[in-house]
Amino acid sequence: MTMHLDSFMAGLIRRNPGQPEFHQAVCEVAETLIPYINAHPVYERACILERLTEPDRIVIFRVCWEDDAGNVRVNRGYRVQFNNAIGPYKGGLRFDKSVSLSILKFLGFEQIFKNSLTTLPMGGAKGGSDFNPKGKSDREVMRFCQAFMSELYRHIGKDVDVPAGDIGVGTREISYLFGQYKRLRNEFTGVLTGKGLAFGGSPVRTEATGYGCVYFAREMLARQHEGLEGKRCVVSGAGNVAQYAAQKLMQEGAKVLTLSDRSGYIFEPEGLTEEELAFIIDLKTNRRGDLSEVAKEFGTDYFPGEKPWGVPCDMAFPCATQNEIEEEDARRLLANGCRAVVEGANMPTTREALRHFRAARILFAPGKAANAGGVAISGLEMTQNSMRLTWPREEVDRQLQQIMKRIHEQCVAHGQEDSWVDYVKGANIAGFIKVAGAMLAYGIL
Ligand SMILES: NC(=O)C1=CN([C@@H]2O[C@H](COP(=O)(O)OP(=O)(O)OC[C@H]3O[C@@H](n4cnc5c(N)ncnc54)[C@H](O)[C@@H]3O)[C@@H](O)[C@H]2O)C=CC1
Ligand SMILES: O=C(O)CCC(=O)C(=O)O
Repeated sequence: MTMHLDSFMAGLIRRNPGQPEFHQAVCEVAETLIPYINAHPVYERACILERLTEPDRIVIFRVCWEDDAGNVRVNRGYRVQFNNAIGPYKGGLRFDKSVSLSILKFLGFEQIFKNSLTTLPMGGAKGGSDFNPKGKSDREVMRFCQAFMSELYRHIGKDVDVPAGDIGVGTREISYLFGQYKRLRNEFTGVLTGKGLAFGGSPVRTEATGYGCVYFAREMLARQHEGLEGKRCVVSGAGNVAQYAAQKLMQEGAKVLTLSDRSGYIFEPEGLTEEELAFIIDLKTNRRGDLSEVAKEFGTDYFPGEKPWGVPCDMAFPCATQNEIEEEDARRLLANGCRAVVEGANMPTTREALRHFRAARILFAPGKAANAGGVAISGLEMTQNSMRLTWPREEVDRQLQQIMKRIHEQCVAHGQEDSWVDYVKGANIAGFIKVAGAMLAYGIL
């Protein structure tokens, strides 16, 4: 029997009402996978795509904690364990007021393909809470993290499910979470990644997602006999991914024209300086302020309430959040000469915007390939924890570059279309083959 996108999506939407982000992520994958599945009926006979779009399980729980004023606060916690066909569940935790089941299911679903692309043995998962760390004291964040882990610890383990950070969850939060797990289980194991270097963290994990994006961009450009030197880059976000994408771009001789946050964007026509970037990293990681402070400190142009996509550039690196590049933004980027979009964030491009980029046949790197460097180094953190040793920074960075090169090769192998590479199709098919092969081998589960 032949699979059809419309009827497949109609069934998925019927079974998962009110989950637009999840529908969007599945549709993007199904669009490119269904022709492949129709050419390989073994997958269709075993209902692999239907099974892949149904999470193994979802845990939803109450998180009750006390704020500094002594008020009782209640949030909702989640862990979506999507698929463990090729390894323990693996994926970040997001703490943000916008967190919903739809968002975590889209992220968990994408994580299956991303983790497969890394070539490391990791299944796909995601979790988090509608807790918003912004404006909370360290002690409040600590109490929230301890309460969150007091339930989550039952469902995770070093060989079961290994969470990490994502939006709103950095080294501070991972440390509180790890401390509480260690206390509850009375064991010191690699149950979380992104840990501090003093207690089992890996060198380069902090930088890995941003650096990996730039390594991927370098591979794409190299196929066209080009380099990053002198490229004008518009970067969105100012958090973990954006900071280290910007740092590596600058090291490679590119100009980082912008960074952004929820308050607006900063614009530096000749490219951010190292001094500005160091200020931003400290501002965002330690002082947790917004980008208007960069304007005050350095006189940098600052556009409150706006996104950076109207700034003329050669390359765009969306590194903030989902659906931040909308149709009109895509039109402006293309009209202004942008020739490559490299997704540091997960699904930052809406379906309409993506259609424009693909029609224009520019270089377009989907997040599940371009931002896989973070989870790849998480995978290597798990390896180091199992071996009870820590590799030197140079060794981890060398492996990161190699992994990004291999991901790029897989995308080209499955996405080459005459003279253009469809990286979306390439990433989806390459990620699928390994997971689907394992699922077939296990029989009907
Ligand atoms: N941290 C990691 O290792 C990985 C993160 N990602 C993805 O990268 C993106 C950024 O994550 P991180 O840098 O880790 O988070 P973060 O919390 O360190 O930074 C997020 C940044 O995005 C901005 N932002 C968030 N929501 C926004 C909105 N609605 N409008 C405008 N700006 C917004 C914030 O102001 C902040 O600058 C997310 O999509 C995440 O899923 C993907 C792979 C790995
Ligand atoms: O490092 C990890 O386990 C997960 C990183 C992540 O959340 C992602 O790749 O989106």
